[in-house]
Amino acid sequence: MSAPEKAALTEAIVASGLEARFGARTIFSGIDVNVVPGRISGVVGPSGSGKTTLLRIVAGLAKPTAGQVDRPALQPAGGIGMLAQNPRQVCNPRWTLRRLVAEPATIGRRSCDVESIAERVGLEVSLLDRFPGQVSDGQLQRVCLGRLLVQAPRFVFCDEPTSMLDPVSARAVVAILQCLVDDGAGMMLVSHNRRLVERRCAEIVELGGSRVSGR
Ligand SMILES: Nc1ncnc2c1ncn2[C@@H]1O[C@H](COP(=O)(O)OP(=O)(O)OP(=O)(O)O)[C@@H](O)[C@H]1O
Repeated sequence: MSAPEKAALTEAIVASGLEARFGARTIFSGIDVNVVPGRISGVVGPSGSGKTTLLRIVAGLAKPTAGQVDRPALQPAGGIGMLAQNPRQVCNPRWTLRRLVAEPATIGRRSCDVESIAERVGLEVSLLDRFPGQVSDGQLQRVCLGRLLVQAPRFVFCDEPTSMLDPVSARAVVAILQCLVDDGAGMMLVSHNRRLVERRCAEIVELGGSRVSGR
């Protein structure tokens, strides 16, 4: 490994020898993955192979039954951001879109220009005073992206972020995620869309099979 590669890993989440077992069932074992600033690590595999479980372990939301995850020191508020498959499961239905987008700034007691964030993610400003039940899945996923831009996390964990969206919305979501990465975030992306993963990811973990590649 070259010196710059070693330096990049000191800022990365480095997971090695991960195993997940539920009861007597081993879902995966011996998985190594790095989430490196400015790069996307992809996770692919058939349904039930453990992609979400791996994402949750690397994000620190679940513990592996073996192996370890080393993370750089992170600020609690800006450290880790998540983008879920179904935005309705993570957006408070009683909050306006404006409040949802601004929440990370509210928590951090800072101001944010919600309207310019909305424009950046392609969300019509006229929708900002609506509630989640009054907009489409694609519009609500853009709200979640807006929240991520406000939060500006160092690491972003995305679980099938485009699978509920039409192709136009999906392309828009991917473009904004790529902007976060270009701005220096490290990203882990779970997707059934192998083409997307092969095109965007520097490293790919294939579950239900073998480790694939690093570039
Ligand atoms: N808390 C749990 N207790 C028991 N089994 C679990 C638990 N969480 C996940 N599993 C099982 O582990 C396996 C992997 O689940 P996971 O959701 O990680 O797969 P996945 O690859 O993300 O699937 P999909 O592509 O369908 O979303 C599944 O068989 C699931 O039923």
